[in-house]
Amino acid sequence: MILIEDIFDRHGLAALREAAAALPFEDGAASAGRLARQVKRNAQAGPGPARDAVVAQVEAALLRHPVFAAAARPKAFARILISRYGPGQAYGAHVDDALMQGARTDLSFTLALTPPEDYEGGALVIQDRVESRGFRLNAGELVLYPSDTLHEVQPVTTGERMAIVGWVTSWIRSPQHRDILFDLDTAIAAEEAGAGDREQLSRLARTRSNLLRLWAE
Ligand SMILES: O=C(O)CCC(=O)C(=O)O
Ligand SMILES: [Fe+2]
Repeated sequence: MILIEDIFDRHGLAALREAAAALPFEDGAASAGRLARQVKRNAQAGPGPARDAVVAQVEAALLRHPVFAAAARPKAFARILISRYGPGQAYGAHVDDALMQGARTDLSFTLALTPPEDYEGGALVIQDRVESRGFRLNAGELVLYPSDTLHEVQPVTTGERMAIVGWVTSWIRSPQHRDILFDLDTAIAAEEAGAGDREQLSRLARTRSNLLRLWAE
Protein backbone atom coordinates (compact mmCIF):
# COMPACT_ATOMS: atom_id res chain seq x y z
CA MET A 1 0.00 0.00 0.00
CA ILE A 2 1.34 3.43 -0.79
CA LEU A 3 0.15 7.03 -0.30
CA ILE A 4 1.03 9.72 -2.82
CA GLU A 5 0.24 13.35 -1.98
CA ASP A 6 1.12 15.32 -5.06
CA ILE A 7 -0.34 13.84 -8.22
CA PHE A 8 -1.74 17.28 -9.11
CA ASP A 9 -0.66 20.75 -8.03
CA ARG A 10 -3.25 23.02 -6.42
CA HIS A 11 -4.43 24.57 -9.70
CA GLY A 12 -4.55 21.24 -11.51
CA LEU A 13 -6.57 19.75 -8.70
CA ALA A 14 -9.05 22.64 -8.61
CA ALA A 15 -9.56 22.37 -12.38
CA LEU A 16 -10.01 18.61 -12.17
CA ARG A 17 -12.51 18.92 -9.35
CA GLU A 18 -14.51 21.49 -11.26
CA ALA A 19 -14.54 19.40 -14.43
CA ALA A 20 -15.57 16.29 -12.48
CA ALA A 21 -18.37 18.09 -10.64
CA ALA A 22 -19.86 19.29 -13.94
CA LEU A 23 -20.21 15.75 -15.35
CA PRO A 24 -23.58 13.99 -15.55
CA PHE A 25 -23.78 11.24 -12.91
CA GLU A 26 -25.63 7.91 -12.98
CA ASP A 27 -26.23 5.03 -10.56
CA GLY A 28 -22.92 3.38 -9.63
CA ALA A 29 -24.44 -0.11 -9.93
CA ALA A 30 -23.82 0.16 -13.70
CA SER A 31 -20.17 -0.89 -13.35
CA ALA A 32 -20.31 -3.33 -10.42
CA GLY A 33 -20.06 -7.10 -10.54
CA ARG A 34 -22.99 -9.24 -9.35
CA LEU A 35 -21.96 -9.46 -5.67
CA ALA A 36 -20.58 -5.95 -5.40
CA ARG A 37 -23.77 -4.51 -6.88
CA GLN A 38 -25.67 -5.65 -3.80
CA VAL A 39 -23.59 -3.39 -1.54
CA LYS A 40 -22.75 -0.50 -3.87
CA ARG A 41 -24.70 2.69 -3.21
CA ASN A 42 -23.15 5.63 -4.99
CA ALA A 43 -23.18 7.61 -8.20
CA GLN A 44 -20.59 7.81 -10.92
CA ALA A 45 -19.98 9.90 -14.00
CA GLY A 46 -21.75 8.48 -17.04
CA PRO A 47 -19.99 7.80 -20.34
CA GLY A 48 -19.24 10.59 -22.79
CA PRO A 49 -16.49 12.83 -24.16
CA ALA A 50 -16.43 15.08 -21.06
CA ARG A 51 -15.76 12.10 -18.82
CA ASP A 52 -13.16 10.75 -21.25
CA ALA A 53 -11.33 14.09 -21.06
CA VAL A 54 -11.19 13.96 -17.25
CA VAL A 55 -10.02 10.34 -17.34
CA ALA A 56 -7.32 11.15 -19.92
CA GLN A 57 -6.04 13.97 -17.71
CA VAL A 58 -5.84 11.63 -14.70
CA GLU A 59 -4.08 8.90 -16.69
CA ALA A 60 -1.48 11.35 -17.98
CA ALA A 61 -0.79 12.74 -14.49
CA LEU A 62 -0.40 9.24 -13.03
CA LEU A 63 1.93 8.04 -15.77
CA ARG A 64 4.08 11.17 -15.29
CA HIS A 65 4.41 10.68 -11.55
CA PRO A 66 7.68 8.89 -10.73
CA VAL A 67 6.48 7.28 -7.49
CA PHE A 68 3.23 6.04 -9.03
CA ALA A 69 5.15 4.70 -12.05
CA ALA A 70 7.70 2.93 -9.86
CA ALA A 71 5.15 1.47 -7.44
CA ALA A 72 2.54 0.38 -9.99
CA ARG A 73 4.57 -0.29 -13.18
CA PRO A 74 1.39 0.43 -15.11
CA LYS A 75 0.85 -1.41 -18.37
CA ALA A 76 -2.73 -0.21 -18.76
CA PHE A 77 -5.60 1.25 -16.81
CA ALA A 78 -8.31 -1.40 -16.76
CA ARG A 79 -10.89 1.23 -15.79
CA ILE A 80 -11.11 4.69 -14.24
CA LEU A 81 -14.31 6.00 -12.66
CA ILE A 82 -15.36 9.29 -11.16
CA SER A 83 -17.50 8.48 -8.17
CA ARG A 84 -19.63 10.44 -5.74
CA TYR A 85 -21.18 9.53 -2.39
CA GLY A 86 -23.86 11.67 -0.77
CA PRO A 87 -25.48 11.26 2.66
CA GLY A 88 -26.51 7.65 3.30
CA GLN A 89 -24.43 6.30 0.43
CA ALA A 90 -21.71 3.69 0.93
CA TYR A 91 -19.98 0.77 -0.73
CA GLY A 92 -20.06 -2.27 1.57
CA ALA A 93 -17.22 -4.77 1.88
CA HIS A 94 -16.36 -6.20 -1.52
CA VAL A 95 -13.49 -7.37 -3.65
CA ASP A 96 -12.92 -5.66 -6.99
CA ASP A 97 -13.47 -7.68 -10.17
CA ALA A 98 -10.31 -9.55 -11.22
CA LEU A 99 -11.01 -8.75 -14.87
CA MET A 100 -12.39 -5.48 -16.14
CA GLN A 101 -13.03 -4.92 -19.83
CA GLY A 102 -10.70 -7.82 -20.60
CA ALA A 103 -7.83 -6.55 -18.43
CA ARG A 104 -6.49 -8.06 -15.21
CA THR A 105 -6.69 -5.77 -12.19
CA ASP A 106 -3.52 -5.86 -10.07
CA LEU A 107 -3.79 -2.57 -8.21
CA SER A 108 -6.66 -0.32 -7.20
CA PHE A 109 -6.42 3.35 -6.35
CA THR A 110 -8.50 6.16 -4.93
CA LEU A 111 -7.61 9.77 -5.68
CA ALA A 112 -9.61 12.06 -3.41
CA LEU A 113 -11.17 15.18 -4.94
CA THR A 114 -13.06 16.41 -1.87
CA PRO A 115 -11.22 17.62 1.25
CA PRO A 116 -12.17 15.56 4.32
CA GLU A 117 -13.56 18.64 6.10
CA ASP A 118 -16.35 18.83 3.50
CA TYR A 119 -18.02 15.55 4.49
CA GLU A 120 -18.37 13.15 7.41
CA GLY A 121 -17.94 9.38 7.25
CA GLY A 122 -16.89 7.98 3.88
CA ALA A 123 -13.62 6.38 5.00
CA LEU A 124 -12.11 3.86 2.61
CA VAL A 125 -11.40 0.89 4.87
CA ILE A 126 -9.03 -1.77 3.55
CA GLN A 127 -8.91 -5.11 5.34
CA ASP A 128 -5.71 -6.83 6.16
CA ARG A 129 -5.45 -10.33 7.64
CA VAL A 130 -4.69 -8.74 11.00
CA GLU A 131 -6.42 -5.36 11.01
CA SER A 132 -8.39 -2.92 8.92
CA ARG A 133 -6.94 0.40 7.92
CA GLY A 134 -9.13 3.43 7.25
CA PHE A 135 -8.27 6.32 4.94
CA ARG A 136 -9.90 9.73 4.78
CA LEU A 137 -7.62 11.22 2.18
CA ASN A 138 -6.81 14.88 1.71
CA ALA A 139 -7.91 16.32 -1.61
CA GLY A 140 -5.33 15.40 -4.22
CA GLU A 141 -4.01 12.47 -2.21
CA LEU A 142 -3.95 8.97 -3.71
CA VAL A 143 -3.86 5.58 -2.06
CA LEU A 144 -2.68 2.64 -4.16
CA TYR A 145 -3.52 -0.82 -2.84
CA PRO A 146 -3.64 -4.42 -4.08
CA SER A 147 -6.83 -5.28 -5.94
CA ASP A 148 -7.18 -8.59 -4.10
CA THR A 149 -8.18 -6.99 -0.79
CA LEU A 150 -11.61 -6.78 0.78
CA HIS A 151 -12.44 -3.12 1.27
CA GLU A 152 -15.38 -0.78 1.74
CA VAL A 153 -16.42 2.84 1.70
CA GLN A 154 -18.19 3.60 4.97
CA PRO A 155 -21.44 5.54 4.80
CA VAL A 156 -21.16 9.26 4.17
CA THR A 157 -23.31 10.95 6.80
CA THR A 158 -23.10 14.61 5.73
CA GLY A 159 -21.70 16.42 2.73
CA GLU A 160 -20.46 14.80 -0.45
CA ARG A 161 -17.36 12.72 -1.17
CA MET A 162 -16.07 12.79 -4.73
CA ALA A 163 -13.11 10.69 -5.88
CA ILE A 164 -11.44 9.19 -8.89
CA VAL A 165 -11.11 5.42 -8.53
CA GLY A 166 -9.18 3.22 -10.90
CA TRP A 167 -7.56 -0.11 -11.61
CA VAL A 168 -4.12 -0.81 -12.99
CA THR A 169 -2.86 -3.78 -14.97
CA SER A 170 0.79 -3.88 -13.98
CA TRP A 171 3.67 -5.07 -16.14
CA ILE A 172 4.78 -6.86 -12.99
CA ARG A 173 2.12 -9.19 -11.72
CA SER A 174 3.77 -10.28 -8.46
CA PRO A 175 3.65 -7.80 -5.54
CA GLN A 176 6.94 -9.23 -4.32
CA HIS A 177 8.63 -8.53 -7.64
CA ARG A 178 7.16 -5.03 -7.76
CA ASP A 179 8.57 -4.40 -4.29
CA ILE A 180 12.07 -5.51 -5.30
CA LEU A 181 11.96 -3.27 -8.38
CA PHE A 182 10.67 -0.36 -6.28
CA ASP A 183 13.69 -0.71 -3.96
CA LEU A 184 16.04 -0.87 -6.93
CA ASP A 185 14.46 2.27 -8.41
CA THR A 186 14.97 4.06 -5.12
CA ALA A 187 18.61 2.94 -4.90
CA ILE A 188 19.31 3.97 -8.50
CA ALA A 189 17.67 7.36 -8.05
CA ALA A 190 19.77 7.99 -4.91
CA GLU A 191 22.94 6.92 -6.70
CA GLU A 192 22.11 9.18 -9.65
CA ALA A 193 21.42 12.13 -7.39
CA GLY A 194 24.70 11.81 -5.49
CA ALA A 195 28.23 11.74 -6.84
CA GLY A 196 27.46 8.08 -7.64
CA ASP A 197 30.05 5.62 -8.84
CA ARG A 198 29.28 5.19 -12.56
CA GLU A 199 30.18 1.55 -12.61
CA GLN A 200 27.95 0.66 -9.66
CA LEU A 201 25.16 2.68 -11.24
CA SER A 202 25.47 0.79 -14.52
CA ARG A 203 25.43 -2.51 -12.70
CA LEU A 204 22.31 -1.56 -10.74
CA ALA A 205 20.61 -0.30 -13.91
CA ARG A 206 21.49 -3.53 -15.70
CA THR A 207 20.07 -5.58 -12.84
CA ARG A 208 16.85 -3.57 -12.97
CA SER A 209 16.54 -4.04 -16.75
CA ASN A 210 17.23 -7.72 -16.51
CA LEU A 211 14.72 -8.27 -13.71
CA LEU A 212 12.16 -6.39 -15.78
CA ARG A 213 12.91 -8.70 -18.71
CA LEU A 214 12.46 -11.72 -16.48
CA TRP A 215 9.27 -10.58 -14.79
CA ALA A 216 7.37 -8.35 -17.21
CA GLU A 217 4.24 -9.87 -18.70
O1 LIG B 1 -14.18 5.31 -3.37
C1 LIG B 1 -13.27 4.59 -2.96
O2 LIG B 1 -12.39 5.02 -2.20
C2 LIG B 1 -13.19 3.14 -3.37
C3 LIG B 1 -14.41 2.67 -4.10
C4 LIG B 1 -14.35 1.21 -4.42
O3 LIG B 1 -13.95 0.38 -3.65
C5 LIG B 1 -14.76 0.76 -5.76
O4 LIG B 1 -15.28 1.59 -6.53
O5 LIG B 1 -14.57 -0.43 -6.08
FE1 LIG C 1 -13.60 -1.48 -4.65
